[in-house]
Amino acid sequence: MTNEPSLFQGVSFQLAKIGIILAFLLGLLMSSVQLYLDLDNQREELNLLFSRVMEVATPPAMRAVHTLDDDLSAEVVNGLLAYDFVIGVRVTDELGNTLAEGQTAQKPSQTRWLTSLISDETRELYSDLIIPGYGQTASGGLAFTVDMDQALQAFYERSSLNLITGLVRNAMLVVLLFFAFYFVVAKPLARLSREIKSINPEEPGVRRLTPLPGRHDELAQLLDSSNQLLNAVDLSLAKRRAVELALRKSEGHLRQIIDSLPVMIGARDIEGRYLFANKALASMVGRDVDTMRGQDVRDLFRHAVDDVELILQNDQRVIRQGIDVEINEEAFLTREGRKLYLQSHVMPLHYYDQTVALIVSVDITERKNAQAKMEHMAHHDALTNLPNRVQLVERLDLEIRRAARHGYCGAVLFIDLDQFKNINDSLGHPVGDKVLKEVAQRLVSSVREEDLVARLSGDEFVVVLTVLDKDLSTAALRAGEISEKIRRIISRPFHTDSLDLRISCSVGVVIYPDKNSSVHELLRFADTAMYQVKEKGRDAIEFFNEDMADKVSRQLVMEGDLHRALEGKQFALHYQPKVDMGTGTIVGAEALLRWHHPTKGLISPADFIPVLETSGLILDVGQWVLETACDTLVHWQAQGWWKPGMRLSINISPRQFRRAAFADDVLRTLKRYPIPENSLEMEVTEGIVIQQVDEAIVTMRRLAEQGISFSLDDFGTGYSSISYLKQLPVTVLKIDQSFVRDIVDDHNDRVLVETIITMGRLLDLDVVAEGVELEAQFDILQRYGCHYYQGFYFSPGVTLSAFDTMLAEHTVSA
Ligand SMILES: Nc1nc2c(ncn2[C@@H]2O[C@@H]3COP(=O)(O)O[C@H]4[C@@H](O)[C@H](n5cnc6c(=O)[nH]c(N)nc65)O[C@@H]4COP(=O)(O)O[C@H]3[C@H]2O)c(=O)[nH]1
Repeated sequence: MTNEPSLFQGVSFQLAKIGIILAFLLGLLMSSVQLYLDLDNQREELNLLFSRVMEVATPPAMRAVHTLDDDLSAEVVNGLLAYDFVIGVRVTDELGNTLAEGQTAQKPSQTRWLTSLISDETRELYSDLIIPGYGQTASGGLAFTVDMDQALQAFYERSSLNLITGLVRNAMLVVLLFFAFYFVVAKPLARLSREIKSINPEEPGVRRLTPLPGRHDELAQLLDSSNQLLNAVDLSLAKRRAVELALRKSEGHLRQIIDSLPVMIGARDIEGRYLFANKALASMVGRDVDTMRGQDVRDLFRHAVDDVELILQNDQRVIRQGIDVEINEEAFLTREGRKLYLQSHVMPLHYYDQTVALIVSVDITERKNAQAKMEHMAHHDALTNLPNRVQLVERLDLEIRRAARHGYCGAVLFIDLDQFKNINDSLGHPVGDKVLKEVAQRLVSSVREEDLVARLSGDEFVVVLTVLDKDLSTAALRAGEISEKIRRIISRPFHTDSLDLRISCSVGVVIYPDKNSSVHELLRFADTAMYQVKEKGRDAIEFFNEDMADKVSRQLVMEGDLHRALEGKQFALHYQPKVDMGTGTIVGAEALLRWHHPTKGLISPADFIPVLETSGLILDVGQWVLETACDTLVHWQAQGWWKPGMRLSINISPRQFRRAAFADDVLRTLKRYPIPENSLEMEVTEGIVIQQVDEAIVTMRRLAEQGISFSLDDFGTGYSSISYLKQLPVTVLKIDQSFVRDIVDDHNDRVLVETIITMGRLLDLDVVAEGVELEAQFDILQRYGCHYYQGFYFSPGVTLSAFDTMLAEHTVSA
């Protein structure tokens, strides 16, 4: 910023200076011309003067010459010397002799140097003296010398006066001009400059330049224009501020939005430097938003990603080729050492004067972890963390193919804990779970790492022994040894909080690869072998053999046939009456499934129900049984044979009952059939309810609310305990026919049956005895106070038409 100029720097002084120089030069020029002209005039005037002086002096001089009068001559000389400028005079006769002469000294003068420049210093004048009447011959002569400096004195005086007055005039003019300029231009200009200087450029509209009153000149115009300019600038500044404010606001909003987004947003230039980053991105790399600008991705990500150069290459590709790049997954290590997984979209962005890479990243860690967890859960058993059936099938499939390719044998061990239910029932599920976990650990520790231990369900485990031997019998031998080792390890006592438990296991073994058997076939073979152990009395090892293979293949064939049975209407329901022991009246019936095989004839439910169970077909067939039973009930009521209090029971299999939608499906079906109230009963085995008592109670209660009653089938064969029996909404206990069969001869069975009947009474439950074939059996049961019975003694299960007849007759006789 320049300071205010001093008086000598001011425009007025500058102008005055220029004025003086110009006036001086101009004065000099004008004076020179004037002097020159004056000098010319002066010369002419001097010539004239000298002529006149000569004319005046000539007559006396002639007289003096004529008379040769010396005195007169001297008078003439003296007369001429009286002139200032005459410094020498001489009068001569006709012979040239001096009659008189005189001289004066040159006066001292300061202008002599000047005179010598413009003229001769002295000038000689001479005139012949011719006396009239004496011819033309001169009688003498008059001469005088002029001092030109003296002659020019008047000229000098006049000229110097002119020069001085000219200079004074010019000087005065300059001074006046100086003041005029100062007041008219310089002062207002200085004020203008001061006022302009005092204007705040941020607020140009606050102050205005003071106008010059009464003036309409250029300066006033300049002030006016300046004020107008200030107004315009102020207005445009205000507009700009408003726009900036709006911009800042919208930028702030945008920033807020970008910062509040759960995604990470950032932009990098081609060198990998951050131009901006939102909050999520900054906090991920442990910075704040402001310090992210200018950070190099190499510095930020060096320890966070595997290959930071890859990120740069990607950016460069996006920027140079103008393409979008999707990075589905990239791992990132935070400063705290947390591993994140990001999914990023990199796209080109025109940012000011360059193209940069805009990166939008989503944290997919949770999704990825959830996926991994789900994957783990899908392949692992939640309780023991062992691989589950899904993983077993996948791995076993791989193992079988590998074994076939490399020509070696492995083995599949199907392990089922013996009477594990007892532990669950008597000691509770937490203890049962502990045992299962311990079993899992023992199994894992008793095989090699490359072997596989999986939990199928409940108390079923499978061990795959890989790479046993190239020779089948050696492999079998080794599989037997390992199985034996497992059996022994499992049978070691389990230490729980209060007691030591012992549990045995049944192991079924199958060697693979075997005749191109699939995974499912192999598992089924091992399962079959394991069942063989169970049938023989548990706690042993059994190898799958040809007989078992036959049984399995028969089952497979049956499964195929059963698939077609429902469509082929090969199923039918038979009905076995339930009879009141006291009155002998029919109080209901049990619906029994029959399968009329097109070639093999009638097949026993005992044979095909397990196949329906394992294949899952029981769900469709069970639904068919329910619908057919409902049809029958509607039919009997329509015939008037069905009396209040009578019940038709259907058997419900474990797989049917455990389905989550079981109750819903049943209730939906019942809505379609107008069956008599409280006429339907469901027979469930203890095994069904005992495994998941709480869920079973919920299902049973929902159905009981809709008038369906429940009977516990095969009662006495399981682990019936009064405690859970009290909780279950069961109204009937059915004594298993195996106890009834020997009731006459076997004291133990009699005691058991009597206990069941007493238990039923105490719990206010009806007791039905199954499989009553003989009068003796009937009598004993009647004596013990059993309420109802079923059995060949009264009638086996019969067709619907046969039962119709029975009901009709019964109704008539009643
Ligand atoms: N020795 C002898 N046997 C008698 C006597 N009275 C009845 N039985 C037979 O004993 C079985 C009684 O049925 P369960 O215990 O529920 O046992 C049934 C039941 O568990 C199952 N079952 C039958 N029908 C169905 C069904 O519709 N669904 C389901 N899930 N299972 C069914 O098949 C099992 C066998 O059924 P069935 O072969 O019909 O055999 C029936 C019946 O015919 C008798 O005095 N002496």
